[in-house]
Amino acid sequence: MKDYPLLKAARGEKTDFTPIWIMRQAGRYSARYRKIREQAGSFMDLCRNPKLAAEVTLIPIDEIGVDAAILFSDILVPVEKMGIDVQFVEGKGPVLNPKIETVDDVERLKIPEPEKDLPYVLETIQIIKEKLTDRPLIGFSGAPFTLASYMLEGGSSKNYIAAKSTMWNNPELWDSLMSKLTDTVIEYLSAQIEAGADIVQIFDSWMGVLSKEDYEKFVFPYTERIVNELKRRHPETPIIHFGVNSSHLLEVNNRLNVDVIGLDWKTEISFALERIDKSIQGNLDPVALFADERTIEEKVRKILEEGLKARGHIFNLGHGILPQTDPKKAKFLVDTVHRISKELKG
Ligand SMILES: Cc1c2[nH]c(c1CCC(=O)O)Cc1[nH]c(c(CCC(=O)O)c1C)Cc1[nH]c(c(CCC(=O)O)c1C)Cc1[nH]c(c(C)c1CCC(=O)O)C2
Repeated sequence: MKDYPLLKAARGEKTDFTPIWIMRQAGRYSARYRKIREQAGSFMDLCRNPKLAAEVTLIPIDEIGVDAAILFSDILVPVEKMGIDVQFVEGKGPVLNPKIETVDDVERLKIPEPEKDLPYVLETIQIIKEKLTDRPLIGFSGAPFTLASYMLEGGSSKNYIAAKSTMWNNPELWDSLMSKLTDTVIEYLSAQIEAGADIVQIFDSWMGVLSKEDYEKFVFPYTERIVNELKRRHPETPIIHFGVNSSHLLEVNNRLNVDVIGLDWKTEISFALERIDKSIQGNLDPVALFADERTIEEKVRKILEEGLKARGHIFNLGHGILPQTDPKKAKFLVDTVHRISKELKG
């Protein structure tokens, strides 16, 4: 088994320092990213270009010194291969066409075969793995609920009216869509692991919009099936589960056979540790990177001290790094996490 600190922390083994990576670490805050993104054409073109996607994946290793790379792609990349057009519209986010409205629409959706339909993702992983020899690579997928919400709403949403009403009013449509997404995610993450991903993160970013009761009934069983099947096929590969605004779901998600639970910045670590016994990931407010260095240091120290009480701790922001962030502050964060955690553990 590989002993990179980030994998050890995921498994709950002792490390000399707290490993850190940052959600959206290869994103628009980096000038190098913006330049390559311009060369590539659209954002989806960049996701489909293994050479450039691999190059972008490795930027934050070099630029800010994080302890893992995360595959450069998007949760909507496999959705496109299910048969739905996905465009990223400036200032609006993703736009999906056509929306899913009927059982027939779901019938028409394909379960992508990664080797055949998403070869560029697997090729990107292979290129990264040739170059990245001293740190792990994180693979990822959206979870069925978050993907279903984009497919039913046709894009980002504020109130999730289409997603929730389908869930309540049309159980047949809901189950067929969620089941197809579940199979899609299992095959997609398995293929990423087989291509070389050392650990995977399941993004159920928007699960927190559901009540505990609805989450348990309409969403949890599908995610549980994904996790159990991945653990059956790839028992050595740690799994991280993450969503924002979901502290009311911690007890439920603790029943998943995952290794790590990601926390957003509003969830106090002590609150989480009363409810879960997994390793934790998080959870600095992304906006804290706009504070002065002394404030960042104070916040980091507090999170690291609390994190020592967890089975294992991977430092991260509580959600993605914002495009306006100064890359120097991101580097300062990584250095500060390394320095203070060594001091606390030393
Ligand atoms: C919900 C979600 C999406 N995508 C993703 C999620 C789950 C994480 C979360 O909760 O934020 C996941 C994602 N998206 C991206 C990654 C790459 C890896 C990483 O660096 O973390 C990952 C892991 C790149 C990206 N995904 C996107 C960008 C920006 C695209 C650009 O270059 O213009 C990047 C770097 C686009 C994206 N992709 C998505 C949205 C809503 C947007 C638009 C956001 C915006 O325009 O501000 C869907």
